[in-house]
Amino acid sequence: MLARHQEPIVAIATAPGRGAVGIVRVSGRKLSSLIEALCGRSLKPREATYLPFADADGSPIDHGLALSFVAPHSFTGEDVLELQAHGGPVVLQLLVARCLQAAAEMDTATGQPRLAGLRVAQPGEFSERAFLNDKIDLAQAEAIADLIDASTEAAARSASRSLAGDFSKEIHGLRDALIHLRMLVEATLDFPEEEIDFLQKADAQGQLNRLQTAVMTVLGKARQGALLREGIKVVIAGQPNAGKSSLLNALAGAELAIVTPIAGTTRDVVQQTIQIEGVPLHVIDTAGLREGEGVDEVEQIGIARAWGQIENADAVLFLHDLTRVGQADYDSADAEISTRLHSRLPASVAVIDVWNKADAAPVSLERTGLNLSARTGEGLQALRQQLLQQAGWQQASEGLFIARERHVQALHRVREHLEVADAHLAAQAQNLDLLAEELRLGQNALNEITGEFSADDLLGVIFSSFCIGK
Ligand SMILES: Nc1nc2c(c(=O)[nH]1)N(C=O)[C@@H](CNc1ccc(C(=O)N[C@@H](CCC(=O)O)C(=O)O)cc1)CN2
Ligand SMILES: Nc1nc2c(ncn2[C@@H]2O[C@H](COP(=O)(O)OP(=O)(O)OP(=O)(O)O)[C@@H](O)[C@H]2O)c(=O)[nH]1
Ligand SMILES: [K+]
Repeated sequence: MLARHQEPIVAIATAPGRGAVGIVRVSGRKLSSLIEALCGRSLKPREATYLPFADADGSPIDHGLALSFVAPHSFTGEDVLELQAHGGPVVLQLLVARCLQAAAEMDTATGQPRLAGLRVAQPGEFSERAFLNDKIDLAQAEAIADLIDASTEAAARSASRSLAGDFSKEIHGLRDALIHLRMLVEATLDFPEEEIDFLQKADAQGQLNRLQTAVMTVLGKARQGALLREGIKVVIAGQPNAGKSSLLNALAGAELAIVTPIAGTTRDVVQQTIQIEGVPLHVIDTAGLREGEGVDEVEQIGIARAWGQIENADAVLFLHDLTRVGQADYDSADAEISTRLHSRLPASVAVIDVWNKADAAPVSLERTGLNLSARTGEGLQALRQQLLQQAGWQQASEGLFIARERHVQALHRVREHLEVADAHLAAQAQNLDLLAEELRLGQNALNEITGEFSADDLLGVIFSSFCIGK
């Protein structure tokens, strides 16, 4: 019985649907016998060979290119066979079926199946093999998925840098400095009489502080990278008719939400992802917030949903209608919403006051803050910049790499362990064991990022979110 990670796997590697070319990929320990059956000959490694693909009885499936990689010089680190055929779903399904069938055939030379245990791969399993065979680390494997999922050019280029190992190199740099410090402390533990002298001479304090600074730098970059991947959620809120749908449409450059002069038009949540300088912003238009008579049941539900969205926002655009500002009932309703917004949101979530319909308002009415016109587009650029600032985007010019919230959290933990270590070091002599322990925990947190130290269930969560055949 083979363990799951040792079983040979097959899958369609290309996207579902039709395409000029489609690829079926097999990975396993030793594919020579399978190749013999499928291709009728052996293949020269890493050289495309044009061949007929056919069923066991000779019925044609396609003509295509066969490409073999021999372990360990392949994507997965195992033997890999690619059948590059015409990209139709039926052709590719037939090829997968043919692979499974040929694998089960007896090889007369050995009296064994050609490739015992071949099965269809689960999502992410090829990348998981590459990880398990040390071809890539966990951060690089995640970068493959992020490259495929990238929704902006900046995200794609950053994912490509992480895949190339830029992020991992930063983590390894931190790890090496941490290991050096650990060795120093652990060595000192063996010579208790001289420990303080020893640590002072080696400038342990200086080393630790430089490491802390370096961690903060990487954490800052990882935050930017995570922002590129995840984006932020921006909710547009305000009274009916303030122009929320108009603002969403203006930001998106498309007519997504229904705009009418009738108050209470938007009842359901409309969401659109836009990008500003490559940062994805998930912008959400909500039902106008109001109370009292004339609000029917549907609108009521819409308003409840609006509050639900607001409570999950990273930033709220509180939209005001400049043509109505100054009217007593309008102002009191705005004041009520404002109170409620601030009481429901944590302090970390910004509420940005935006004064809309500047084109129709008397100049004297314009407010300090963001005056804009969703109709003419005036002021939109300033709003975009404010949103980027709110997201924490620091126009990183070069060398950005993609990162995930998981990495940011791990770096936070590294920072915390180093802070405690710093306190122990300052307290000196009696706490050296505790100091050593904090450094060890800090190193574990770093290793989680690259996957050198991680729970099996974490791996399962990460790889199962990949697309099929990856
Ligand atoms: N046709 C095809 N294109 C593809 C892939 C693939 O599997 N098949 N990839 C799959 O995702 C990506 C490329 N990734 C790859 C990574 C490593 C190796 C490889 O053969 N590595 C060997 C040799 C390296 C070398 O020659 O320098 C090795 O690491 O030893 C191949 C593809 C994108 N394009
Ligand atoms: N003059 C002017 N009118 C605007 C502007 N923005 C929106 N409007 C008008 O205001 C009215 C309401 O716009 P919507 O975008 O539907 O407002 P809303 O806040 O989504 O409204 P609800 O769906 O009722 O919550 C429409 O007639 C828009 O054309 C603007 O910048 N200037
Ligand atoms: K609307």
